[in-house]
Amino acid sequence: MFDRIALIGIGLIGSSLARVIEREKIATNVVVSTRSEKTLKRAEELRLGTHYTMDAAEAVKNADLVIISVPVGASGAVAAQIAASLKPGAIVTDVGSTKASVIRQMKPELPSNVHFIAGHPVAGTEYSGPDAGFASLFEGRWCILTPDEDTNPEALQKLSAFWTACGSDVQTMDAVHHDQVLALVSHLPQLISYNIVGTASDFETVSQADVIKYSASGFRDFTRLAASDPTMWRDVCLHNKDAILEMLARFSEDLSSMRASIRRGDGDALFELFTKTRSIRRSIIEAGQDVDTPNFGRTPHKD
Ligand SMILES: NC(=O)C1=CN([C@@H]2O[C@H](COP(=O)(O)OP(=O)(O)OC[C@H]3O[C@@H](n4cnc5c(N)ncnc54)[C@H](O)[C@@H]3O)[C@@H](O)[C@H]2O)C=CC1
Ligand SMILES: O=C(O)C(=O)Cc1ccc(O)cc1
Repeated sequence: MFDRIALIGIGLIGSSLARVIEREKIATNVVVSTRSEKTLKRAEELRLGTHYTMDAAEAVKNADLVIISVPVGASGAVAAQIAASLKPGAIVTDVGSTKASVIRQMKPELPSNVHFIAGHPVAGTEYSGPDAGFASLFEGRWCILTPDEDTNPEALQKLSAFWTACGSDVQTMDAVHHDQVLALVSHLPQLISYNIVGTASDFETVSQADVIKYSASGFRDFTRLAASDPTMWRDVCLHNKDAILEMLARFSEDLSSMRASIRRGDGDALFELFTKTRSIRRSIIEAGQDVDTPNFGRTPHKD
């Protein structure tokens, strides 16, 4: 599909891409680049690529596809670093969890003779680094691409075909819309997790031992998300600020209303809310997304 792919950043997402590119024979040459010597050495031990360099500009030379998999706050700096070395006609993309800010940072840095299309595979785990990746990460998961009015249709088609080969279902979306949707379904749950685990750790009358010993599966799910990479999530918060603040405001309002229902002893209001939310979960299951298996969130299975 491609002669040469450059992977800039080789953590969970970059290394999962490296593994699926190898498994599906998507490229002949895979150049791996990262800024830390230790990570690059580990990537080499894991045989994640065919070439390795700490110089991102060197890595992108002659690459047909360049995939930037770094925390979203670093996208602009990486784009500036590679700009002068990109091959004319190359496709440049990213995998960041926020899109409008990444486009704002990267687009002005890149030359007009390359095709830049931002993207986001909606697939991940709480682990990070090159050891954490696996080839099936993107299988049956959405990959959202956010082309704009300047996007070349052929380049978009090629990038879509790449993600399809990685196992994803591709959806195109406006970047601002992406950021609003993801603020609700991904960023807000992540922040609720940080908050609830933080609340539990600050509680004076409940010991840490009790928290661990009696934690029901609901709390354990929050601790999983709260174990995610702090740099990545700090950057998401700083780079999707408006949409996240809006979702947090709505969430706080609804939480206050629930609190008032409990204080007033308004069982009917509580029952009505809990019935409504239960039907939402059931409609997700009916849509083919089985929430009781590790495949939750994956797109419906197609025979
Ligand atoms: N972890 C997840 O579940 C998901 C993450 N993403 C997005 O993918 C991107 C990468 O995330 P992960 O692979 O999970 O992170 P990671 O922490 O596993 O790997 C990050 C990589 O970026 C490099 N890096 C870090 N800071 C850098 C900087 N300032 N300049 C240049 N390189 C730098 C690191 O050396 C490493 O190679 C992020 O933008 C994140 O928002 C998207 C979907 C899921
Ligand atoms: O581990 C989980 O449950 C996730 O939700 C992973 C994840 C994190 C960030 C993204 O932008 C997309 C997916």
